[in-house]
This record gives sequence, structure tokens and C-alpha cells, in this order.
Amino acid sequence: MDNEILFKNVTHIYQENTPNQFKALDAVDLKIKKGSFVSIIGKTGSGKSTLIKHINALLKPHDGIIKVGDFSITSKTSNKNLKDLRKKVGMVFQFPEQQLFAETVREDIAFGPSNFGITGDKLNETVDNAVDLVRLDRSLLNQSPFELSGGQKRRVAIASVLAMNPEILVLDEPTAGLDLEGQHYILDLIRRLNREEKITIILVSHQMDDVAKYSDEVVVMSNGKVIKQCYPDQLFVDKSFVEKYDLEIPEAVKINNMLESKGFHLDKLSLDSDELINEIVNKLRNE
Ligand SMILES: Nc1ncnc2c1ncn2[C@@H]1O[C@H](COP(=O)(O)OP(=O)(O)OP(=O)(O)O)[C@@H](O)[C@H]1O
Repeated sequence: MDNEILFKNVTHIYQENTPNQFKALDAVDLKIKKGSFVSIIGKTGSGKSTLIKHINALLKPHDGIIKVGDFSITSKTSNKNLKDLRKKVGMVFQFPEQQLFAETVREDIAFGPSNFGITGDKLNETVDNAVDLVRLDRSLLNQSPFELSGGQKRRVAIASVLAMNPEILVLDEPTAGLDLEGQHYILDLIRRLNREEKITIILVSHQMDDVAKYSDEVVVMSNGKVIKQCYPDQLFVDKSFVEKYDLEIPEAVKINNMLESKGFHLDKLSLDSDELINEIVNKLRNE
């Protein structure tokens, strides 16, 4: 099957049978194709983090089933059977401090593969490869991860997941707290991992410019439900939907809307600002 990840009728309830009981996922159906770059958006509290935690069974559904390749996760899935799934699905949390713990960068990155029995030269090679993939200087390997900059910590966190050679990378707001340059660096890295290493990317983001520019598909969540899954250009040009769900409009779409209001129609809307400028220049040249 082409579909790498499948959610069927997935419901998740926090603090069940208490006065604080809360249905955070409500009968979610979702398909994510192998090799795609999918962004998950939605207001705070809409269920994005809850959804992605089901992909490597950090949370289990109360109802329904999640399939990741030929691995099935239901309420009855035992924690004993999760090792292979966790190897296949790498999870990068919102703050790198949530996953860095060792005394040196090398130890942090080596932790996962050594748990899978990789030792000696092979382990060193695995760590070096992961560090090279995120373009982190190897001279940092013997430093404490806590002495690094925010962007470098983020890269160590991603490298520690890449050292497991995952097929799927799930990232919860991986650019939160970084400056603009740091944000672009991490997003370009994620795109490279998708395009060149063929890793499926699932990105939770509040940054609509990035979502528009980088994703193949966007999943919109509201009140624990998936209310839309489509190409980014289909999403942001749907004015009534954007208004109804109060979505931030990406810069490229704003420029396009402004041009349209002045009677200047582009043949193709590009969501990448550099490509958009080329599109405008070409159109002007041909007029
Ligand atoms: N442990 C918990 N107990 C009770 N309710 C919870 C728990 N964790 C999350 N929730 C609630 O579930 C809902 C969904 O939370 P979730 O973190 O999945 O949302 P989100 O879309 O990722 O939000 P954000 O954009 O702020 O990260 C929220 O209303 C949240 O308060």
C-alpha cells in the first residue's frame, strides 16, 4: 500500500472518568502518503500534539486504529511491542531540552542506536553520519548539549533521531523560539531530509508562511477533528474557509490577493516568495 500512515476513527480521551475528562481527538480519519511532507495546523488546543503522539504510540487511542506501514496501534497494543515502531518513527519535541539529557552531544546521539545493539566503530560511524546530515560541526561532539545555541541544540535533537535511521520524522513546532535565520536553517534541513533522504515528514506548525512554502499537504484540525486535508495552495485561496477558521494568510497569498485586486492576474500562484517574484517578473516581461 502506498499509504504509510492511516488513522481510522481515532478517538482520544484525557482523564477519562474524572470531572476533567476531555475528548482531544474525535473520530479522526487521516491518510499520510509515504515520502510526503505534511503540515498539521490548527488553533492552540485543537489536538495537533495529541494526534502526532499516536503515530509512535506515545499515546494510544481509546477507539479506532492507527496503521504505520504494517504496524497497527489500538487501545490494546502492548508497550512491549513498540521497539520497531519507535525506530521507524522519530519524534522531535517542541523544546530540545525535552530529549537531550547526556553529558556530551556524542552520548546523546549514540543513545538510540546503542540501545539497538550498535557498538564500536559502527556506532561512531552512525553518530558521525547523523551529525553530518544536520550539518553540525563534528568538533561539537564532545561538548555538553546544554552549552550550545538554540539552533544547534535543535540540530542535535534531530541528529539523535536520525541516528536511528527513521522512515518517518514527526516534529512538533521545531522552530519555536529560534530567530528567523535559525528557523530557515531548520526548515531547509527538514526539507532536505524529505527530498534527499526520502523521509516522510509530519510537521506541526503555527507559521503559515513555512507551511505554505514547504508542505506537500496540509491537515487542518479544529476541536479534535480533522476538518480539511489538501494542497497548501487550495487551502489559502479558499477565502471563506480561511475566514471561518481565522487562519493566518501567508505573505505570498497576501501579495497575490493584492495584485488580483489591482487586476494583475498570475497564471500560477507560488507559495514560495522567491518563486512568486520570478512569476511576477516573467509575467511583466511578457506583457
Ligand atoms: N494530560 C491532559 N489532560 C487533560 N487535557 C489535556 C491533556 N493534554 C492535553 N489536554 C487538552 O487536550 C486538548 C488538545 O491538546 P493538544 O496539546 O493536543 O493541542 P494542540 O493543538 O497541540 O495545542 P498547541 O498548539 O497549544 O500545542 C487541549 O484542550 C488540552 O488542554
